Amino acid sequence: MGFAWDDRRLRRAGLDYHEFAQVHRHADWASCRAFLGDARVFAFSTKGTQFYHDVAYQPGDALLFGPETRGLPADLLNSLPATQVLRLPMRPGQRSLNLSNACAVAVFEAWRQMDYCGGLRSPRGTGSDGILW
Ligand SMILES: C[S@@+](CC[C@H](N)C(=O)[O-])C[C@H]1O[C@@H](n2cnc3c(N)ncnc32)[C@H](O)[C@@H]1O
Repeated sequence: MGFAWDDRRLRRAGLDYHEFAQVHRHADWASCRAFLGDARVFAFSTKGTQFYHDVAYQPGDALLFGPETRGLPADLLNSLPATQVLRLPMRPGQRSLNLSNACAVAVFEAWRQMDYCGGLRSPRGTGSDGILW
């Protein structure tokens, strides 16, 4: 994960949102990949050659991010098709976003493409339950 995995720190990072997340911890990438089954894996890396917003995301896709200090290892990146190693645009001279910002940008793009499935409708929405499906 790239950060300390103890109850106190995990609780603080999740604040009031723990009940909405399912967290699975794997011993290594191989066991995580096996757990994901047939899911397409998109790795986010400054070394990616494809922009993240040019991908058509599908339900079940997995988005993979590297640790704050060193990013994802080269052997893992090389094991994926180049079309599944994605880059977020950066301004000239700036290396990378921090991990939480990179995750937020990527997840919101995938969610946007799914019409914010499961999210609240806009204030102009007319749904009776206020939920998009
Ligand atoms: C602080 S960055 C790691 C920086 C590391 N020195 C590198 O070059 O990959 C933490 C993680 O956020 C994601 N990330 C940050 N900026 C990114 C970008 N411009 N394109 C793709 N992924 C990015 C990647 O998953 C990265 O491993």
